[in-house]
Amino acid sequence: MTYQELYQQKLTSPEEAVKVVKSGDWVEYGAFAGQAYALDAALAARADELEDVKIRGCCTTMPPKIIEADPEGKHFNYSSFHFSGIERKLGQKAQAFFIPMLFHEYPRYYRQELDHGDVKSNVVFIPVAPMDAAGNFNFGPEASHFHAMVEAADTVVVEVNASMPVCYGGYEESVHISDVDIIVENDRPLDEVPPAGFGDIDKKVAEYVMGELFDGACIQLGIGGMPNAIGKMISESDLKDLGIHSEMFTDSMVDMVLSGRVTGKRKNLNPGKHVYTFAMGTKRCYDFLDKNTACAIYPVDYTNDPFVVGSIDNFIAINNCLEMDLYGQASSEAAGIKQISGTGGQADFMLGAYRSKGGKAIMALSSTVTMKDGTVKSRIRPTFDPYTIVTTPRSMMNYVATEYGIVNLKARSTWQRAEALISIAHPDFREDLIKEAEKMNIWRKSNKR
Ligand SMILES: CC(=O)SCCNC(=O)CCNC(=O)[C@H](O)C(C)(C)COP(=O)(O)OP(=O)(O)OC[C@H]1O[C@@H](n2cnc3c(N)ncnc32)[C@H](O)[C@@H]1OP(=O)(O)O
Ligand SMILES: CCCC(=O)O
Repeated sequence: MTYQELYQQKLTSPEEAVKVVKSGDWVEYGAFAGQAYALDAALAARADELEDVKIRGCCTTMPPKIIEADPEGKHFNYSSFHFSGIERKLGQKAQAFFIPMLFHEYPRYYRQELDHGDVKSNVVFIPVAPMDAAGNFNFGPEASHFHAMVEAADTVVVEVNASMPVCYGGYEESVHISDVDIIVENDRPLDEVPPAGFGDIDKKVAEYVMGELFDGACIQLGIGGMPNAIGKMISESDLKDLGIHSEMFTDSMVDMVLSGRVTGKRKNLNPGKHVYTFAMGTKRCYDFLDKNTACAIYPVDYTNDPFVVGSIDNFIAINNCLEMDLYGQASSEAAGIKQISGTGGQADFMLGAYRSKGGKAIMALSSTVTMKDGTVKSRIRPTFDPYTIVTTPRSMMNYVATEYGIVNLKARSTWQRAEALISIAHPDFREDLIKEAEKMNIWRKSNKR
C-alpha cells in the first residue's frame, strides 16, 4: 500500500476520531501554539457521554473547548505542565491544575511509562504539517516532548494543518504514518503570540546584561519582557558570531539573526545551526523557521539537558524572575498560591550555563514591581512570603542583574549575597533590607551602609 493509500485509510472526521476516547482515559494535548483545535472541539461535544477524562496540556495558546463545555469539571479534568496566560486564568477558578516539572525531563515522564508507569497515556491529539513523500508528518515549531508522547500513547491521532510550518531538526521532529492510528484535517493559522513588551527600566537591566556578552557567545533567552529587551539590544549591538541554543525561538531571535549578530560559526556543538525546541511568536517568526535549514529543532531532553548545555563553551543563559530573596533564591513561576507560569527550562539552563566553559547564568529582574493597586514592591525581599514557590534554588544562582548593576552570587556566603543583592536593590528599599538582613543574622558589622 502507498503512503497516500494508507493516509486515506486512516483519514476520518474529528467527530469520528474522538470516539476513541473512553471514560477514565488520559488524553494528551499538544503544547504552545501546537494545538489540535478540531479534536478539542469534537471531544468537548462529547462532554455528556464521558466521565473522568483526564487531559494533559502545556502552555497552551488555545482556550480549551473541553473546559468551556464543562466549566465545573464534571466530565473532563485539565492539567498543564506550564501555565500560559490562558491556563493562569483557568487555574484561578480551579479549572486547570498545575503539574510541576523540570522541562528537560518532560519526555522521560512518558518514556518511563513504558518501564514502570510514571504517567499513563491512552490517547494523544497532536497537530502536524501535511505528510511528506516519505510518509512523515512534521510537528512544526513544537518538537519538545511530542515524539515521546507519541511513543507512549495507546492511540495516536494527528490533526493535519496545511498552515503548519515545516521545521527541520536534529531528530524527533516528526512522526511517521506507520506510527499514526487516526488522521483528521483542519487548516488554520498558528496562534500568534506577540513578544511581551518592555520599558525603560528593562532596557537599563538589559544594558548590564549586555556588558557580560562577548563575540562568539552562545545565547539562551528565556520567556518574558526582559529577555525580549535583551534580544532587541543584541540585534542593535556590534557583537559578532553569536550562537543560539535555546529552548524557545522568539521574534527577537529572528531580529538577532537577520541583523547579522548571530551566525553560529563559533559554536562547538551544532555549529552554524540555531537550535531550539519550540517557538512561540508571530507569523514572522513561524515563517522564518519554515524550511529554514539554518535552524534545527530538537526534543527538549536534548536542548535543555544541563549536560548538553554545559558542553557548549561560552554559554550565556538569560532568564527572568518575579522575586528574589536575600539568599539568592528565585521565585519565577507563582505569586503565593497563584500559579503564573512554571519552572519551564529555567533551572535547566541555570545549571547548564554554569557548567559551560566560559559560561554564565544570568537572572535579570527589575528592582521593583508596581502591583495592580498601585503599590510599589521591591522584587528583592528579605524572605519570601509563606507559600512562595522557589523556581531556582540559591545553590544554583549565578549572576543577578537589575537596573542598578549586576552581581555574582556563586560561592558567596549568606552575608556576601545579602550585601551584593542589597547593592542592586532599589535605593528606596535598601535601608529596610539591611535592617531585615541584620535580624536574619546575615549582615556583618563590616557590611557597607
Ligand atoms: C523559553 C525559555 O527559554 S524558558 C526558560 C525560562 N523559563 C522560565 O524562566 C520560566 C519562569 N519565568 C517566567 O515564566 C517569566 O519569565 C516571568 C513570569 C518571570 C516573567 O514573565 P513576563 O511575561 O515578563 O511577566 P509579567 O511581568 O507579564 O507578569 C506575569 C504575571 O505575574 C504578575 N507579577 C509579576 N511580578 C509579580 C510579583 N512580584 N508579585 C506578584 N505578581 C507578580 C503580573 O501581575 C502578571 O500577572 P497577570 O497576568 O495576572 O496580570
Ligand atoms: C515550558 C516552557 C516554557 C518555559 O520554559 O518558560
